[in-house]
Amino acid sequence: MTRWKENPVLTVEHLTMRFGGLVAVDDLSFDIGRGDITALIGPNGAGKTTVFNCVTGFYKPTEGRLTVRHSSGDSYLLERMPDFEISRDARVARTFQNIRLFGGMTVLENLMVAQHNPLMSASAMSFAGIFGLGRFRRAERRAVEHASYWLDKIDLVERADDPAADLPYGDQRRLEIARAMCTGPQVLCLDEPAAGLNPRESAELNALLMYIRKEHDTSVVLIEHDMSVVMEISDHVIVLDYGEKIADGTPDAVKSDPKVIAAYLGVADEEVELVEEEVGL
Ligand SMILES: Nc1ncnc2c1ncn2[C@@H]1O[C@H](COP(=O)(O)OP(=O)(O)OP(=O)(O)O)[C@@H](O)[C@H]1O
Repeated sequence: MTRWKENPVLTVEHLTMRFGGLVAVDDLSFDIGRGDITALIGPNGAGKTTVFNCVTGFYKPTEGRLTVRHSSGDSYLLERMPDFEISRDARVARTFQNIRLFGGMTVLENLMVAQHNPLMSASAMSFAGIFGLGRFRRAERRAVEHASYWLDKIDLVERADDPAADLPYGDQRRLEIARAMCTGPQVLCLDEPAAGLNPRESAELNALLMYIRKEHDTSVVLIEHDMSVVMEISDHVIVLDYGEKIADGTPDAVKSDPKVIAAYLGVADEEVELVEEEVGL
C-alpha cells in the first residue's frame, strides 16, 4: 500500500461539485499523506481550485466526504463545518492564486493577525481579559516569538516593520506562506505558489516548503503549473482532467503516464504515442 493511503491527513471520498449544469469535480477520491508534499496538477479548468475551495469550506460540496485526521487522533468532517471552524479546529490553512496579504500592515503585523484565534481565547473574549490577565500577556509573548521565528525562516527580519505591499513579489509569496504557518496548520493548501516567481525566488520557495515538511507537523498540498517545482519537491502527484482523476502516484510514475501527457498536450489517448515520438519523449 502506498504511504499516503497508510497514514492520510486528508481523505477525499466521492467529491462532486456542480455549478448548475457544469460538473467541475466529478466523483473524485484521493488521499493526502501525513508529512508529504502533494501536488494537485492538471490543465486549466480541470477543477483544482474547486477542490481547494471545497476542502477549505469556501464551497459546500454537492456530494462527498472530506476527512481531516490530526496526528493526535482527532478527526473532522469538513463538509459539515463552516469555513472558520475548518481553519480554527480542523487546522486547514490556505493561500490564494492572487496574493492576499494586508498590504498596508507591516510584515510583522501580518504574522500577528494570523494568531488572532489563540490571542482572543487567552483574553477570554473580554476587554478585562486583554488588560488584566497574565494569560493574555503570555499568549501575546508566544505570538511575537512565533512571528519572529517565521520572519527568520523567510529571511525578512530586516523588513519586519515595512508595509507588506512594499516587498518584492517573491518575498510576499513567502510571507503569505509564513502567515498561514502562524495558524499552526495540519494541512497547508497553496494555490499556485510559484506563479510569477523568477528562478531564484522559485528556489527559495522550494527550500521553504521542504523546510516545512522536515521540521513541522504540517502536510502541504499545492496546485502548481510549474512542473519543475512539482517534480523537484513533491512526494505524491494527483492529476485531474475535466474534474476527474486521471493519475495518482509518485512524480516519476505520473510524468510518464500516457493519459497525463495526452491531457497536457490536448490530444486523444490513441494519439499519445505519435505525439511522444514527435516531441522525443
Ligand atoms: N463559482 C463558479 N461558478 C461556476 N463555474 C465555476 C465556478 N468555479 C469554477 N467553475 C468552473 O469549474 C471548472 C473548474 O474550475 P477550476 O477553477 O476549479 O479549475 P482549475 O483546474 O483550478 O483551473 P486553473 O488551472 O485555470 O486555475 C471550470 O469550468 C470553471 O469555469
